[in-house]
Amino acid sequence: MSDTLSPIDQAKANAARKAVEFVEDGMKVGLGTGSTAAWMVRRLGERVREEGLRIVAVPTSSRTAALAREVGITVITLDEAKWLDLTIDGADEFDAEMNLIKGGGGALLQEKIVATASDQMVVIADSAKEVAHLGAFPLPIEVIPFGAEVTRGLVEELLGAFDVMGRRTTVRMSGAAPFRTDEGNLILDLHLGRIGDPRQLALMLNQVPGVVESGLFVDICDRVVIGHSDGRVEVRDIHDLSVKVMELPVGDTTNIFSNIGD
Ligand SMILES: O=C[C@H](O)[C@H](O)[C@H](O)COP(=O)(O)O
Repeated sequence: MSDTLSPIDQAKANAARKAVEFVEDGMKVGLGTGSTAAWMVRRLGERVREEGLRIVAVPTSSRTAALAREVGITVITLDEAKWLDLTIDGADEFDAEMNLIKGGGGALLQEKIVATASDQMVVIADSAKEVAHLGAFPLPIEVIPFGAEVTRGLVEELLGAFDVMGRRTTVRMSGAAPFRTDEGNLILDLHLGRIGDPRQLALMLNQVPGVVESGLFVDICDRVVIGHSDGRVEVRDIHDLSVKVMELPVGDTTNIFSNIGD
């Protein structure tokens, strides 16, 4: 790895490198979008070129598709793939339950479709992305351009009744013009501060006409690979988290497992 990388890029690259180890010959792989995912795509390309790894991949944005082709990965559509073995993607925030905020790069819609159509979603992130509560990073939602100001008003009204600290929304810009997603839609960024109940908020936002999808990913991520700037890489699995939850003492649990093996 180059010495000229910033600590944060080093952390992202380390996480990406580790996650690419999970890719096996013959797999159909979803490729995320963003700066961390770009490290992953480049590393996967190396494995294809140098080890002869045979995979096909479904990118989550035009940017990722271009990069994947450039590094020698065979790109197919999601409909051609039908289902994926594994998707590896970045995130803007993740919490202890592996709920995510995504969409900082505006690719949340394709990312959510692709991750949902995968046996496993692995998130790669530098350690700064871990939070106790989601929401410090503005939550992106994708809205169709028709009636976008009305949709925005409905979303703000909804937020007023919800368990969030803020309710300010901004239309994402790209220079002087509104940012457009690959589908030609707009992104509203919701400045919430702290999201008390991500699951409920995700459900409510999807009820607003005009909202195509939110960047809240709940119950989608299976594993998080966290890169630290000192070179350490940590892998957390959702199944290990479930075990931890089961171990929490509730009332008298003295012999909860006492029958096992009797
Ligand atoms: O739309 C973009 C994606 O959700 C990205 O995966 C997310 O914004 C993280 O990007 P980065 O790895 O550049 O921090």
